Amino acid sequence: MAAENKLTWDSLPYELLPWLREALVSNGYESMTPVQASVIPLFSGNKDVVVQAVTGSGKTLAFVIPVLEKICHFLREESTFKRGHFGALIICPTKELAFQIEGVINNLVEFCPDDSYKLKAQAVLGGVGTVLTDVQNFMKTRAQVIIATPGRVVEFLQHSMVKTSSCQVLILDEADRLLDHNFSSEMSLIAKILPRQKRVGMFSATMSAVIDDVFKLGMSNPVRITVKSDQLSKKLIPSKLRLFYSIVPADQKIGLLFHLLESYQFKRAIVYFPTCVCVSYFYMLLNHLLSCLYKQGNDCKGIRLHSLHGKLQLETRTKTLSLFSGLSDYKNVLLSTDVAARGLDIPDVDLVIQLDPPTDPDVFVHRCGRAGRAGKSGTAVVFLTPGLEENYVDFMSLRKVELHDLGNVHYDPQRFELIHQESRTWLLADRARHEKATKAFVTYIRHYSKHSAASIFRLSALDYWGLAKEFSLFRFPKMPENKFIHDFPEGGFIDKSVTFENQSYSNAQNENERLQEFCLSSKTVQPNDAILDRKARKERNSPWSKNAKSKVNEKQSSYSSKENKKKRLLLPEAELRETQEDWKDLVRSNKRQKARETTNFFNDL
Ligand SMILES: Nc1ncnc2c1ncn2[C@@H]1O[C@H](COP(=O)(O)OP(=O)(O)OP(=O)(O)O)[C@@H](O)[C@H]1O
Repeated sequence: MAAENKLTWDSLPYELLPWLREALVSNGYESMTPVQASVIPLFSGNKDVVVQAVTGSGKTLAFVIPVLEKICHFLREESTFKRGHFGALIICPTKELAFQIEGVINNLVEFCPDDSYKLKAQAVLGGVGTVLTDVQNFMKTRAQVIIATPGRVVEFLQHSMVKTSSCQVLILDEADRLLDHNFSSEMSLIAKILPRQKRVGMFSATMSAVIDDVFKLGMSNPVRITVKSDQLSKKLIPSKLRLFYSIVPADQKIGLLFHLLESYQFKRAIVYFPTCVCVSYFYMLLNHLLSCLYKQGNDCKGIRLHSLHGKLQLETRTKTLSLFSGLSDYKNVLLSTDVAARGLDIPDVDLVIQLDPPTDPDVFVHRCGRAGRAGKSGTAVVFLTPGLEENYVDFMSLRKVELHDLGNVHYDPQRFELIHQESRTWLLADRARHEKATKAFVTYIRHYSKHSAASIFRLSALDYWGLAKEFSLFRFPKMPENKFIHDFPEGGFIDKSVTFENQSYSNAQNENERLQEFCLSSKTVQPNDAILDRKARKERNSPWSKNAKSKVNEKQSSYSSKENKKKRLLLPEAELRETQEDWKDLVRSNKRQKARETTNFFNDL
């Protein structure tokens, strides 16, 4: 943390518990950060607080210190919490963040003298064991501080063995996220379950709409504390974090990404993708490209990729994060969804690259804030495609986030073409890869439709051809958005030289199944011809506008030319089914999405 204007722990208006002071100094926190200096006296002095302070400014300790102090004061008077009772509840949106807060607390409570009281924290997280195991652990450990994600904690608090009446403090870390519509029902329930007499603290780097919600959580006359990086310019971004944008056509994004990763000197970088499938697809593709480029003598030897998203097992996620943040001579690059956008404090992340801006402009601030933390320098770059997306710069400027032009980046266009060629060869080697690319593309389009700044991010203005090249697609999937694609190719085939029937799986079992299915359907397709022919004639004679509305006619729209209809009739059943597969995926993913949105939004990140 910057050394200027040191605010020592002794400058607090009261004396910290001696063991806590020692713990702080031993952990390297020799003085307070501005947010800690502003919050600790008020929150410890029984005021509710709503705190907005830039990313990496030390908000975690600003609530952890008062929480530990309150628990200690209680224990001093009562000597223990009754069985099933706890003293503080800290809620945060992701498991990674919960583990991080638990780590900060554990590092401090180690210094608590054994002969007085044993302080303990317990994480209660969705997707980890069951609520019953959480309760059993809690009864055993008798943890006084619970750190939880919103879904699981409701079940935990409602369990008959868990008593909430001693809870004195409620903390919402990343409060604006916790109070948005995804968690509103859980948060209202929690407010009802917990006792009215408690202190509430809300913390985040962005606090757009939170203030209206404070009363729902039973805050009484809260103090609003805002700590900006520079009080004069009212900057929402840490002072040593440089923000850039680069106007780059979609088909050149991967090339530019490689160029930046090779040419920038960094220790750790995070590259954000919009969806889980995009992360997992580009992780495979980029790893392949890295090895190709390395063989061709390019400067990418020292780059090591990692992938993180909410559909990975928790164990894998934890392992990935520890590999990414551990000691290493490599330039470590984490490809991630927004599961790593908020709160994560990974040492020495000095570069953040966003291939696309996030759907929520507040998340932009959080993503960038993974670099340039605690007074260190950092760089964040966002790619914007030419056209409407260029307006994002002014849009963010109105929100007091200033982006600067990265300027001309000198790269070799031949190299970009080489990257495309390599991607195509890699994709053609396995049918499963193209299927994955297609899924990633579909989820990308779905995600794009969710941008809150709808006037800037319009599906109708997307460069679908460029995007298809970015994803190395040979064929556009069947989607309603195809109506926006100019010169939509017959059957969606972008590259007519690729024969889809000949594209095989590298996995022998999958390939055998495909071939068997193909043979079977080739034999049985004859009797269906008459039916298909009748259907096609009927569809041909009905107006297109009507056709476009129904799912049946969705199938037809990409075969609208006479020639293609013929082609469709000639396709075996398996191939016909495949043309509809993307649509089915889409419907399935929509259903899952709805279900997820009502349960736990963050599992999808
Ligand atoms: N008093 C202090 N002295 C030195 N370093 C500190 C101090 N307080 C916090 N830090 C360090 O600053 C970094 C950022 O802290 P923290 O994660 O709490 O930031 P934050 O404000 O919660 O960020 P975000 O908004 O991204 O969640 C951490 O590495 C932490 O160890």
